[in-house]
Amino acid sequence: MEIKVCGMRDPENVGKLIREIRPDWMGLIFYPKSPRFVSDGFAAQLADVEVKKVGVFVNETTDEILRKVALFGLSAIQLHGKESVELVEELRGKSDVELWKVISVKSEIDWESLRGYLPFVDKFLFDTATVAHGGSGRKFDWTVLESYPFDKGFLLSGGLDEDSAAEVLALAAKIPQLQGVDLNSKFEDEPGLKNIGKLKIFKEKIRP
Ligand SMILES: O=C(O)c1ccccc1N[C@@H]1O[C@H](COP(=O)(O)O)[C@@H](O)[C@H]1O
Repeated sequence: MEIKVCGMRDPENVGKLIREIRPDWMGLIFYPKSPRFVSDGFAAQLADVEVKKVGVFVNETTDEILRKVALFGLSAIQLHGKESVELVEELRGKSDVELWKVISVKSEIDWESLRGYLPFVDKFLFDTATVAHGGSGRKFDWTVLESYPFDKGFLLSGGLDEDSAAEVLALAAKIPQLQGVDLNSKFEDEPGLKNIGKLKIFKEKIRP
């Protein structure tokens, strides 16, 4: 089970995360309205940080996304808005980093509406629908994923907390395409500042 820790923006906290948790992925939020937003200046602080970085974008232009990929040395692009299949196809043609399309879940999921993304994305990521686009700290009804019809892997997101591990493992036993989890606001002392102790507890439960 892969672990992504999202919304890092404090250099000391990043250092502790890498030393003590060693997540598979570290997420950086490039959505200006988020309390976890990081500006260009943060790139210099991450120069020696050895972890795969994911940039989180909301309805951003391809030029700006590609600029951030180069500046931050991103390994993946997480598209967390209403990005069209056409935009994702354009990005696929211009970049060889991983592309993750976020699907914001209200209740039911229209699986056919995802089909067009399949040739261009490396993963889907399912998160709870919210007006702020992400970081809501709220779970959706995960049972809707039990009818997931594709082979493509996906990450689970939205309000995961220290107590979510058993439920995630039970879901992964039913749905092998569930490759990993995205941990964010429920592991914070304040927006952008992760509680390493809580992350440790979760990691021990999910990878016993
Ligand atoms: O965290 C944010 O502030 C944020 C803002 C805009 C888009 C995405 C954002 N974060 C992503 O939200 C999900 C779920 O987070 P949470 O666990 O519910 O707090 C996660 O994928 C983050 O990458």
